[in-house]
Amino acid sequence: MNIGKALTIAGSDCGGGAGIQADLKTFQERDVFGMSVITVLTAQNTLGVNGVFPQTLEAIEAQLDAIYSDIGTDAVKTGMLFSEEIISLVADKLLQYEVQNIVVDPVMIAKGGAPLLQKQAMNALKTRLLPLATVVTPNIPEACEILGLSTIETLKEMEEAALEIQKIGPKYVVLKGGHLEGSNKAIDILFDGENYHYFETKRIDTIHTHGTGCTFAAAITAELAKNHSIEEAVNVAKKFIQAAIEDSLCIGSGIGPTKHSAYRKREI
Ligand SMILES: Nc1ncnc2c1ncn2[C@@H]1O[C@H](COP(=O)(O)OP(=O)(O)OP(=O)(O)O)[C@@H](O)[C@H]1O
Ligand SMILES: Cc1ncc(CO)c(N)n1
Repeated sequence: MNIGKALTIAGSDCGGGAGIQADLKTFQERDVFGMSVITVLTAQNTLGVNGVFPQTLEAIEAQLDAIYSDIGTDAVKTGMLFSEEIISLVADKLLQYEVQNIVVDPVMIAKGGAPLLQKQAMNALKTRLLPLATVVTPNIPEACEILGLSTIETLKEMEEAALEIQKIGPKYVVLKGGHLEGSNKAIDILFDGENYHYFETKRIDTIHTHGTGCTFAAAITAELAKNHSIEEAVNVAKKFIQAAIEDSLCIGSGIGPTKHSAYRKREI
C-alpha cells in the first residue's frame, strides 16, 4: 500500500511535548509514515530546557544519507537546528537529494525563554534554508527576528511581514498569530505570493501550549506528504492544533503539552 512519507529534522524533547516527539505523534495521527533525523538532544520538561546536546555533523549526515539512499520522503519538516553548521549541512543535503515539499519551522526560543537557535546562526537560516522552503511557519517573535523588526502588533503588520519574508525565498509563508497581543482570536495568515488566506479560531485561555508550533508545522507536513494543497494543509493543521490545545494536558507543573489525539477523536 502507498502511504505518504514524512520526515522531521529536529531536536529531541525528552519531555514528549515538542520537537521530534510532537512531530512523530502528529505524523501518526495524520496517517503518514513518520521518520526522524535528530539534530540535537535536549533535556527539557514543562518547566524549561536544562541541557542542549548537539549531535555531531557526522551523525546528522549519516541519518540523512540512510533515509535518502533508500526510503526517500514526500514531505520534510525542519525544526530545532541550533547552529550555523547544522543548518548548512541540512541545506546541502536537501539540495543534494533534490528534496521536495520542505516545511521550515524557524524554531528560535522555547516557550520558557531558552534559546534553541544560536544568535550567529540566524544568517544561515535566512540565506541557506529559507530559499529552499516550500513553506516557512514563523510565529510573531520569529518573524520579527527574521526581518529585524521590534514588533508586529496588527493584522496589517502581519500581512506586511509575511510579504517581506516571502521575498527571502520561500514559496509560501504562514505567519502564526498565536502571540498577537490583546486579541481573543488566534489568526494565522497564509501568503501564497499573491493572495492572503486567513485561518481563524477562538483563542483558548490556557498556558499549556508547549510544542504547539512544532505540532502545527508537522500537521502541515503530513498533509503535504499526502499531496494536499497548501491551503488544505494549513486548514487541517489549524483544526488539528485547535483541538489539541482545547484538550491540552496537565502534565508536569509548568507549560504543559497538547493532546495530539484530540482531533482524531472528534473526527470519529
Ligand atoms: N491560545 C491559543 N489558542 C488557540 N490557538 C493558539 C493559541 N496559541 C497558539 N495557537 C495556535 O497554535 C499554532 C502554533 O502557534 P504558536 O504561535 O503557539 O507557535 P509557536 O510559538 O511557534 O510554538 P512553540 O512553542 O512550539 O515554539 C498556531 O496555529 C496558533 O494560531
Ligand atoms: C526540541 C524542541 N524543538 C522545538 C521546541 C519549541 O517548542 C522545543 N521546546 N524543543
